[in-house]
Amino acid sequence: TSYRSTMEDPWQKAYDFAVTVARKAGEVIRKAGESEIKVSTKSSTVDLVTKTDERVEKIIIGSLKEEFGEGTHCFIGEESVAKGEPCILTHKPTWIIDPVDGTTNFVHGFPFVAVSIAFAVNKQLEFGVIYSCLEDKMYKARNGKGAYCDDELIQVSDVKDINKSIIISEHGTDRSPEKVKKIFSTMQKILCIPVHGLRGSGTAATNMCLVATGAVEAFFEIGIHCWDIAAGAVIVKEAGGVLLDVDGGPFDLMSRRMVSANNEVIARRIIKEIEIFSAERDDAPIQKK
Ligand SMILES: Nc1ncnc2c1ncn2[C@@H]1O[C@H](CO)[C@@H](O)[C@H]1OP(=O)(O)O
Ligand SMILES: [Mg+2]
Repeated sequence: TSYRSTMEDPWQKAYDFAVTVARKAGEVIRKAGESEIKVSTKSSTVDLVTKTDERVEKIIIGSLKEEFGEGTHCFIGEESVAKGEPCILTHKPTWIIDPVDGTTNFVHGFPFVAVSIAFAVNKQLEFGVIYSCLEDKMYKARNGKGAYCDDELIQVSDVKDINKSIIISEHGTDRSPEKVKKIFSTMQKILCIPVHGLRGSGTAATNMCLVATGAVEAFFEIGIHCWDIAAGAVIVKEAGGVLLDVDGGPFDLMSRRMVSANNEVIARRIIKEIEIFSAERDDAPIQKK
């Protein structure tokens, strides 16, 4: 089935609502950061989760269900998937949510924490909203309608020379020596191209906003999940950027691999250096998840 609305602009209301919900969620996170944070771990001792992650996801999904009904819309949320909910993108209208992107930052008081909310219909991303809640910056983009930060149009950098670029990547939560070795080997090769610098904010969502505003030229990572990058994908694309797979093929939201960049020249130059390692797809049949 194909989901279409007869209304002139079917998803405008959903988009506006997502912005309101993201702001509300960010306020909850900001307040929670002021008191003691109790930390638990998920897949490993460095994969952190807090009561705030779970609480904020419940607030977001609860608000969306109340507004749009439970039956017609689907929800993929980081903490719901961690509890065993499916992570499969169908043609139905689907919300893809990371309540607290940058949980490690949140726990440590490192000042980049984002709420990421994306919406897909017929497996196509329709809009994305990222609220960088400690900086109080609202990033948003709708398919075909441009990308904004606090209602100002944003655009990727026009740098085509890799030697004049700043590149972002992260280290992930997997500490197996062979993966860490590949991550650092890739970073070393990129640093020595040479580029102006390597950076990382600790949140994939914020990293993508940094590509979208032109503060950096590219962000790539293997191991991220669909909820880390779904909203950012729309924002980067609408800011004039490109999304590719780490092997140079088309971007696949569920593949846990992504290169986002200001243009294809920069993206393909980075791709030449990336040492790929395996990451199980987000939509792989459920076993341990
Ligand atoms: N296994 C993994 N490998 C790489 N990045 C991951 C990851 N799990 C989560 N991330 C996300 O990547 C960024 C840091 O590497 C964060 O946005 C983090 O999201 P999180 O804070 O919501 O867990
Ligand atoms: Mg995340």
